[in-house]
Amino acid sequence: MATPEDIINSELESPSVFRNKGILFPDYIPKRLLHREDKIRELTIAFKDIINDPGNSSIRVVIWGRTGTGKTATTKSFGQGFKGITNNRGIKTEYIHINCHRQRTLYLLTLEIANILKLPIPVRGLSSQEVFKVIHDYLDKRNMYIIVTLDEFDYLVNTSPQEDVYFLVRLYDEISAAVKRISYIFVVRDLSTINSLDKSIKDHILRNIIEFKPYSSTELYDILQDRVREAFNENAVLDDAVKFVADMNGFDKGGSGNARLSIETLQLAGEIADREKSLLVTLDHVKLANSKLNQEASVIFDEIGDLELHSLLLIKSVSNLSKRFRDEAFSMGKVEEEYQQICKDIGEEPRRHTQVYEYVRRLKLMGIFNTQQSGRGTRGRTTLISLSVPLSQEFDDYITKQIRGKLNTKYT
Ligand SMILES: Nc1ncnc2c1ncn2[C@@H]1O[C@H](COP(=O)(O)OP(=O)(O)OP(=O)(O)O)[C@@H](O)[C@H]1O
Repeated sequence: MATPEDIINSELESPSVFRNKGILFPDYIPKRLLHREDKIRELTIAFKDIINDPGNSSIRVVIWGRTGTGKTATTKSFGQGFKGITNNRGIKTEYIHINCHRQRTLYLLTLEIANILKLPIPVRGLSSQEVFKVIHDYLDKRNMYIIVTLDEFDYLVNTSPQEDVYFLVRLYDEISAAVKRISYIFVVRDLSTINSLDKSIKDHILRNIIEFKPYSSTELYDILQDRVREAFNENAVLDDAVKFVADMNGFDKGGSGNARLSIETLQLAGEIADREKSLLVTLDHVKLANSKLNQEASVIFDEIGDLELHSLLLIKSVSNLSKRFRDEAFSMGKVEEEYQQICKDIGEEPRRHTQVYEYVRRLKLMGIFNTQQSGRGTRGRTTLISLSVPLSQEFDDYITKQIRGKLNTKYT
């Protein structure tokens, strides 16, 4: 009988389809960004004045597009490339990429900028505005420029006080500076986030807008093949397997156009092949990987098709809140508030509280909502509601489509 050590050794020695799996991980930035060359060009044109006329203006660009369309990868690649080239031309530039979901407040993101610049900031006592001033003085002293990307800017807009967003965006109205050293790239999933801002803020950012469209199947095919060459052994992935993933996800073929999901499917297919001790990743492996990734969602999708309008509106409410706040669970009160707002927007009479509670209970029984009691806080216990499937653009689109369908049949 084999000992655990024997089993471990034999598994460790068994061959793998992967040459370098890390190349498939979500934070890996590939050397080339196929089908985003024009976006890098557009960004260069927008930021050209940092080289041609440094300090004269603070440049602002908004990038928007669905999840997995390469916004993060492209801004990071552009930023690093632009920094290298400007520095070679004798203009000191730093690129700073901030994820607003990770650095959740103006204060935290300001500290992060200081941190990346290796600028010591006293732990206590300074406001965000003061830290910004310290940063600016430091840049002045070194005759330096920074491009700050605020990734997932939607999150900051939806969770921070308007005056914080206002301060960031209208920086040069708030701090006086002869030379403008800070420029921004705002990355959002949804342009309506920016449109929801106060006009005075909006006008400051909406001049340069770059849209990242979801990828088509041929674009995804090229992107995937490029990764396959580096991540897998030569000829380990069959061409029709790659084609299948590209077709499933291509926007033109009804998919979400999401490169991350496509790469994840290939990675899982490779892991399945390894488990089966297969030296090839075949069509069956990608099909299995694809259905595993979609399984949970598809069961729920089926059930949702049968729901009546107000249950759908409640799902939409939780989905909206999850998108806006990136949190998972929301109090009954908050969900009801969002639900009432949606009802108002579409001219529907909202159901009463007891009825809403009943819908929530049923959605929970169907496995669409999870509910739990909050801990005992100052305001007492409340029911927290979350979606039981990971929130995706497809899910949200599907709910919206179902709601539209119900409204159409109701009024025709
Ligand atoms: N054109 C491309 N070429 C190669 N890889 C790409 C390309 N576009 C996206 N990817 C890869 O797909 C994954 C998702 O891309 P990225 O994180 O940049 O998307 P995103 O638009 O920022 O998504 P989110 O809105 O969810 O943050 C990453 O692994 C990235 O390297």
